Amino acid sequence: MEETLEDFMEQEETKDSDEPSLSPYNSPFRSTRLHIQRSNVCSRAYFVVVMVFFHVYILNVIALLLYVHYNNGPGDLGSRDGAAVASVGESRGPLPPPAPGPRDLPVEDHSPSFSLPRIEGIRVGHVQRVSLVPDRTHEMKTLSLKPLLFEIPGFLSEEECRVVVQLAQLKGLMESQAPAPSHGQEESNQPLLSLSTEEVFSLLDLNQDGLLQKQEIISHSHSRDGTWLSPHNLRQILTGLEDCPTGMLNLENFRRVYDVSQRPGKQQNGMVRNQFKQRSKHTWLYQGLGSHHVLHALRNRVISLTHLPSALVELSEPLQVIRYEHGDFSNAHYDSSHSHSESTCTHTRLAGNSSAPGEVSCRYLTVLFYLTSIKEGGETTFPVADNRTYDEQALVQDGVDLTDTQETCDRGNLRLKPTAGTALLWYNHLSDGRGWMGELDEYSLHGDCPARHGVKWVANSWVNVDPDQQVQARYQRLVAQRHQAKSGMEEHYQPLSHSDLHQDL
Ligand SMILES: O=C(O)CCC(=O)C(=O)O
Ligand SMILES: [Fe+2]
Repeated sequence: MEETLEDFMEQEETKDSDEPSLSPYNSPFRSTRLHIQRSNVCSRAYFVVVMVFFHVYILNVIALLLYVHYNNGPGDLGSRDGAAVASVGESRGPLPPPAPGPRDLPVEDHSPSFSLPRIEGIRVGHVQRVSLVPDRTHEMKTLSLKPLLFEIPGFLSEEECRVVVQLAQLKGLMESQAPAPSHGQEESNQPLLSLSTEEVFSLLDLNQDGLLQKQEIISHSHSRDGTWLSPHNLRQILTGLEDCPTGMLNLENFRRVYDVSQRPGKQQNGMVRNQFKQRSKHTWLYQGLGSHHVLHALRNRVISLTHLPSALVELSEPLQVIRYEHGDFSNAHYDSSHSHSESTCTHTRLAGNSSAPGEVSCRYLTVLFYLTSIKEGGETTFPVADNRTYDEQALVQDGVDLTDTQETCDRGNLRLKPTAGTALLWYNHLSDGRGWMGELDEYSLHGDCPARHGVKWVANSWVNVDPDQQVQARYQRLVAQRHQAKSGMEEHYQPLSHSDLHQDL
């Protein structure tokens, strides 16, 4: 039977009245005593309630801490003394199973709410500590915010640099893009494709209004895909356009100007201008299962550094290794492309719009490894890094073309000297504001200055992302299906060759 508080109080009062009073002031104190008794009972109940609340509170705090811990995942950047620390270790064996948490984008699951991780730059000069390999941390310094660019010294050991260079040599290197004439050799000054002047005019005339505006000419010049228009051609055409009273070129004017731009231009020092945008040799190294452990380890390190889902990094292009001999260079360019509805990304074209006429590189970020140090020249230049505004026209005004690294390397805003083992990481795209890849970051324009003393070796690790999240998801599903079909068919597991998916590489 349950005893109510009132019953209890009544009993207490009865007990009190039976007891002889010890005090002469019995009656005046009676009510006070009763009050004390009531208050004792209340205190006990109050204590129980407080304790219950206290425990619930403690449990809530513990639950909250566990939630925060597991949601950040062991590899996420966490703050320590103002420094962010990534703690995913490196494995030399096969890829460890991906850790659970939102970092991972399982091949089957592509919820539209998934966000692409992006490292915070904080401010130029800010240093964060990152854990990429067991037993040591690396420092990652913010070099610019536009583009978001970081430097990580010692990303590779000397031995690792040597191994990558040797693997590239064993594989064999090919000319990059177009064979460039060596110094002193007569340059052909022909576009890579043999196009008539009318065809060039039509290609440049983006809005097809029969007139060339300055903007139309400039917008053709800075993409790797449009390598046929050299800085020299560009400057000549722009000079012709500026001389034209209307500030525009019709086909007739253009014919005259283009003819002039096609003639070999002699520089003041008597050296012929090199119209090619790039001169170097390169090769591709597969980094998946079965590849050399150093290549495999490097890819895992990129996953740790970028916090991107391993599936995304694993399905990206292989490592590109480039060798620059004396005088080799690459003009300023973007590693990725503006997204257009008419073009599909090269890496997802299996899953993309097959009727799209164009195909472009879609590279969310670049991790560039310096494999050798170079005494003179060979710097990577970001001509407009952290400019207050980006003005394409300013790049080619007053006879100065900042995209022409052979001529104007020393004028760029940011120049980085190759040091063996150092890695640079930059984002080629902005965020779309919803956690996915947005517009091309025009400040990511970069090139490399001619190597002056010594041979320069670098490697590019590009992470491919389709600006259309659904297409990226479809692509990854498709790859997973092919992969399953393949492993079902074969007795022994054969890793899906990257060239199955990237026939152009
Ligand atoms: O070699 C460098 O410094 C830059 C290389 C580069 O930008 C590229 O290969 O896309
Ligand atoms: Fe590049």
